[in-house]
Amino acid sequence: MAAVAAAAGTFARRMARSGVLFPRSSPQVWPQAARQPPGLLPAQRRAFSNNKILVELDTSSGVATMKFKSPPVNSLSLDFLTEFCISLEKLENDRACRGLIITSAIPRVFSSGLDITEMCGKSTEHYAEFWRAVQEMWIRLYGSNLVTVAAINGSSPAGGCLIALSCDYRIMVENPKYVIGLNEAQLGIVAPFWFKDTFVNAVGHRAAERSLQLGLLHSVPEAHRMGLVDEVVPEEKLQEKAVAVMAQWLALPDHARQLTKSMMRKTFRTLSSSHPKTPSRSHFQRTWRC
Ligand SMILES: CCCCCCCCCCC/C=C/C(=O)SCCNC(=O)CCNC(=O)[C@H](O)C(C)(C)COP(=O)(O)OP(=O)(O)OC[C@H]1O[C@@H](n2cnc3c(N)ncnc32)[C@H](O)[C@@H]1OP(=O)(O)O
Repeated sequence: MAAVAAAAGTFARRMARSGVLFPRSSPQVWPQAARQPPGLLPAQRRAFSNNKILVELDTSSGVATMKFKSPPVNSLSLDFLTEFCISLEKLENDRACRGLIITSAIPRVFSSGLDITEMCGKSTEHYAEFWRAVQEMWIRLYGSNLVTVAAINGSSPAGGCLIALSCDYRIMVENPKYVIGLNEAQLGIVAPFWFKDTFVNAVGHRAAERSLQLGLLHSVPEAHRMGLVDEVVPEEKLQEKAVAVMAQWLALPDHARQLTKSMMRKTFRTLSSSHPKTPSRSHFQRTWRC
């Protein structure tokens, strides 16, 4: 328990060093239109970057694009998760930002999911901090007030699929090599209940039951048929489609859309108000045999 508390403190300190407020307990309501401070020349584009993620915000449309750029496969390491939360928080605190498109700058992979090397041969404190960061990523993205669109331009297993599922809309590139799903059972592990719930919310109980028990990674057409992704496009149309979908969602008044989203996703507060028990060191060791 002390280790969990220490890890929570460490993660909070990482976030605090970035200048980001942490944690935010209740959803914020943003103005309906992107606004510029009076008297300033409008800067059309703002960008910030770290070694894992690149973010570009178009202040005229209010749409930011977040690109994962962590070779080789955008695995979700502690550093990646921390940078993700910092970047998302920065955008949420930026009054010019109303929507976020998440995509990958790495060819053929959206995200390979949790970084397996973070779950082997580390201290109890590290596991606790890592697990806390995984939960925080999901809480922040699933509960975000921004319109979130996943532009999935590569394979997206396990934690990568969770990121896509946490968005409001998923568009995937049609490519016979790409797969998406929660394959934890294939790895001999169990997707946590909040992974499972997010999956069920997208595809329904029966499809989720089969897919999760078999740890299936679905082809793009199959993922589309079952509702795991909302739309499928050729690679060269992905950006255009994501922008068009975003425009459709941003045409609504922010407050009505945000409150509706918050109502639909209210169960996430159960996790955000009481982080579930962090898996123990022995649990990780048994699971990954390390
Ligand atoms: C109550 C709670 C109980 C808790 C129990 C503990 C466990 C909790 C965790 C539960 C939830 C888990 C969620 C996860 O996300 S687990 C991770 C699952 N991910 C995968 O299974 C993906 C595996 N990777 C792939 O399928 C392919 O790599 C991919 C399709 C993504 C890309 O294929 P490609 O052919 O392009 O690349 P390679 O396979 O050659 O890989 C390149 C290098 O990248 C390394 N790699 C791949 N995936 C990962 C990863 N997830 N973490 C770290 N590293 C990864 C791979 O080893 C290659 O490295 P080398 O070049 O050094 O060999």
